[in-house]
Amino acid sequence: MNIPSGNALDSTTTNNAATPDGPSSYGYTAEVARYFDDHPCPEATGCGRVVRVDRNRLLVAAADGLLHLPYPLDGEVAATGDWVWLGPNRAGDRQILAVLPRRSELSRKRAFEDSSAGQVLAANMDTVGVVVPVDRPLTHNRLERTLVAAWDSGATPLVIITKADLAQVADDVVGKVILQAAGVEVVTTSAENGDGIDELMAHIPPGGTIVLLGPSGAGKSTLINALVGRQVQHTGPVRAGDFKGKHTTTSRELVPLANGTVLMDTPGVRGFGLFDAEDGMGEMFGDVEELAARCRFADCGHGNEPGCAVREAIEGGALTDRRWKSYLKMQRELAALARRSDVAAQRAYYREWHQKVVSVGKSQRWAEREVAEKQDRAGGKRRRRTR
Ligand SMILES: Nc1nc2c(ncn2[C@@H]2O[C@H](COP(=O)(O)OP(=O)(O)OP(=O)(O)O)[C@@H](O)[C@H]2O)c(=O)[nH]1
Ligand SMILES: [Zn+2]
Repeated sequence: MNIPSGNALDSTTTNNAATPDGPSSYGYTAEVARYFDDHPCPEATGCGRVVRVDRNRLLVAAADGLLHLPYPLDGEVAATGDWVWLGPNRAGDRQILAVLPRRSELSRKRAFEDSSAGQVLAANMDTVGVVVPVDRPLTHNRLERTLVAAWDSGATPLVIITKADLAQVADDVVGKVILQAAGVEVVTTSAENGDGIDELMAHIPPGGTIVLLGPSGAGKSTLINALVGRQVQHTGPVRAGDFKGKHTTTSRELVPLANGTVLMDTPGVRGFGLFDAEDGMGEMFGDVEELAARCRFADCGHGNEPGCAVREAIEGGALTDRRWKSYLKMQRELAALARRSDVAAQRAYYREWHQKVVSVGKSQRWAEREVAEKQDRAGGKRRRRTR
């Protein structure tokens, strides 16, 4: 049976998937619906998203609410954020029939093992927020390494500066962050006084999923609480399988926000970049660059050219399609950023963020800059996102 996408998430429900705990609260957008259409599962009666992975079971948002379901039968590994097809098993109980291919993933690559054997920590994030606090000096290369890990995941990185209310130490750090961020978008926030929170939300695509990475004490929990507000305490009743009588309370790792954004609060993922992204850009995608260098033509577009080592590697399974796409995405975005980062633009960019940070301080300077900023805004001179 085929599920018409977008309007009927589960044929067992006549209600149009409006359950607060249904997939539509967990990032099920029109785009995701198309993605399900592209990966049909004939036996499926509905779809869902993995909200949390437990030792024995998965918490899944289905059209009729949150369910505890066993792991997929065929041994497929599911991760928080996965999109799944649901349907009855032989006994008639609801079961995960298939896990859709991930469009992005963070995986912990194990030493001495094939990298494909890495443990997937989070799936299908749109934005990876790289959290940088201003209350400590930037560690050499850490930001770059974390950004590369973010690019490698297939999602789009966003640098989130935290604790900008500590203005006396902020200026220096923000300037360095902007330089190290190599043009990746930067937002400056303070959970303390609420500055920059709306702007941060505006950087996440509608219905998009964001995960935060950063060192201990960077302010991730505080930021999450600011984003979630009261909702973080909210936990709904959960049914085990289809046994409607069984109710348990649970915490979630995917947290739906009121505006449709999904926050991924996965403890195992938080410090991720710090342990896994030991290497710089070249190292991280070194294998891909090596492959590209082996193509017969130096200017190979990796399309239909004869002797294309990249295409061969993808077809032979040595290079995953997702990883190749991540690489292309990073190249594309960095190229676009390089185009706009002539010296003048860089200075303006720096000045704007510098001003922002100063403006969240509580000094006389703050008052003056705030006025200047407001005038700028009124003049329509604010930098606009280019995407
Ligand atoms: N001044 C100021 N302090 C903040 C802000 N955000 C967080 N802090 C403080 O920074 C400290 C660490 O914040 P957390 O949110 O616990 O940091 P974390 O990144 O979640 O840390 P881990 O849980 O160890 O990963 C706490 O003492 C917070 O009160 C902020 O916007 N301004
Ligand atoms: Zn090629």
